Amino acid sequence: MRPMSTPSSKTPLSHIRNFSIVAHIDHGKSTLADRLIQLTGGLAEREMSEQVLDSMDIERERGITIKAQTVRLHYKANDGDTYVLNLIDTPGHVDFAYEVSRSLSACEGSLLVVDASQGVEAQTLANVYQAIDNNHELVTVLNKIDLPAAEPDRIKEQIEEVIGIDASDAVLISAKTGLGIPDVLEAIVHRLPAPKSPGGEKAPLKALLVDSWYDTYLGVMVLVRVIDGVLTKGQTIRMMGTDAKYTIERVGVLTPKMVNMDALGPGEIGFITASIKEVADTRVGDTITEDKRPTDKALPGFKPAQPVVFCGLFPVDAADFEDLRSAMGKLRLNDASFSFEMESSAALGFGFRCGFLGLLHLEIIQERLEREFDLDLIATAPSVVYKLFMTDGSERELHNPADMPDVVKISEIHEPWIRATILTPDDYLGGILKLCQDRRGIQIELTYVGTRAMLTYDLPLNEVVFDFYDRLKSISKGYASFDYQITDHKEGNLVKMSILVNGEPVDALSMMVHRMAAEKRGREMCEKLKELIPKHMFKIPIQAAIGGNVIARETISALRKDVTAKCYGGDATRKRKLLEKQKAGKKRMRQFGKVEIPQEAFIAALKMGDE
Ligand SMILES: Nc1nc2c(ncn2[C@@H]2O[C@H](COP(=O)(O)OP(=O)(O)OP(=O)(O)O)[C@@H](O)[C@H]2O)c(=O)[nH]1
Repeated sequence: MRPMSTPSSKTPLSHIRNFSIVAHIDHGKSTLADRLIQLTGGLAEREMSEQVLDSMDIERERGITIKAQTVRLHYKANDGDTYVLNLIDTPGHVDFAYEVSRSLSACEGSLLVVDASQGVEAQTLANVYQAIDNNHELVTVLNKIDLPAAEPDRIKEQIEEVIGIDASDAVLISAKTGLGIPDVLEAIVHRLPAPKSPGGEKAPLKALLVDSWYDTYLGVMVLVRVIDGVLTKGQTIRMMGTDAKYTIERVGVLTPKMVNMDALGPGEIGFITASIKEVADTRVGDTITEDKRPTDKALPGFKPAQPVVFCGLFPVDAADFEDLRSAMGKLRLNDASFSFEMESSAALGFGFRCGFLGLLHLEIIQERLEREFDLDLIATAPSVVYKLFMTDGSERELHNPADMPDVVKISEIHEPWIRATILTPDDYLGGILKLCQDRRGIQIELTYVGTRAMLTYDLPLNEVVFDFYDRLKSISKGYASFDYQITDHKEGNLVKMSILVNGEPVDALSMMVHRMAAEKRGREMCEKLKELIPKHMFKIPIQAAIGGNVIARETISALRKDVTAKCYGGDATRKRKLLEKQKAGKKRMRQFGKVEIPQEAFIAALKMGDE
């Protein structure tokens, strides 16, 4: 996007409102944001054909918001004054909870959007608590009141009961039809506070680095919230965390189009560019100040987002290795929370060990690599980060079960635990309790919100990363909602389970399991692999082992006839087609010793049922 140039002056604090929208997924956050932009004239009607804030393709396809975006709106209120409203969009998925928190820290208030036909869900709770933790004022907005199933009065009571906030003055809207949107704008102006600036305009510059991303034309763009002082073009700034100096080239706002400005004053949110080479050079949460007249105290900042799930990504065709490296480099330009380093596997050759914020993040990156960069990849089993306490007193992190040191050198293995909140209609409670119990969960609380059960469970992350969410959705026919946060690391009775195919260990299939669950897992894994690995000309034993002990075994019987023999007589085209089909199938196969294992085996084998 090329910026347009519009001169603009600084807005007085009293006429600025900085706010976010917090909601459970699908409750209508993006639709409402689009309506607000539309009503305040941010974009022409024809530009509104698609949801504006969800700008990445995959986000749009999956209908979820990943990267926080911001937009500045001008609103002429009923009191006759014009206000600047800065809306910071927040991601809606648990994997990106960290980004939600930092976006919230740049504003003073939030619209709490709740679907009036669904009511409070797990992410409503998680997100609203984050807003409360950031001292936000809240305006409750009940959306989708056009639906016959909407029950605004009941949902108001539910919000008061569950969240403990006053919902009597909730704004009733339909983001779809546009009903009630002007009331939302009035509520933003009159019920959310103006930003504060302790030092004011004359004080040394103090601004929060909220986010950064890479723009093809302008390079690294940095989203900032000014606390004190003024950010101007040409100013030399210093990032207090990294101590790097830059000269500001451009100051502007997003409407959501880029609009250049001369300056950004206290309370304002906008972007700067300053010949910063990489997104990785900017630290989200850092304090930006003026080099020649610095502020004496930096803002508290945030801890960087830590990857919590790791997996190996390998090119199916070894010749694609360099392309994979360059594609990952490009993705990382805009996603500092995705990490990768080279890895070699005896079975899979050269590839990368990658770190992600969660499973969805993993899937998104894998999908983008395959789709945008046309790469065929093999992904190995996701693993969480284990802490190993060694007998010699040292401590190390284990990101890859294949790197597990000799067990005699380990005194304790600690694994990450999460606290999960699950909301579900009563009917599915039994199945969900069993699922949590089977996954080594510890029940903390069970309460009721009307006919919905609210469950709090502590669970090992290792048991959640594979298919917990899929299982939860299928048990509850899609009605249960789920949110979690990582709490701590706890000691676990964990062992490394190896998988041997035709007598050879396949390092990419090894995994950490709880000893009590090892046998069951091993059996399931062997059964699954038996289904997934095609028959060969010889018998193939599949074994699961801990150390030297085989705990489960299956055998794939030998192929009796050539497949092509099935084709009658000399139908050459048929035969050729079949061979081509086999060849295409082979693209995603890997040779392990004498055995070919299809790509699906690596992930699917780990998605095992709990029946
Ligand atoms: N009937 C009705 N449907 C609505 C309304 N608002 C939004 N929707 C629909 O609800 C679905 C979800 O809306 P979104 O705005 O994408 O939800 P979201 O909360 O932004 O979702 P994420 O971006 O994934 O967090 C879409 O199919 C919308 O068309 C409304 O007022 N009435």
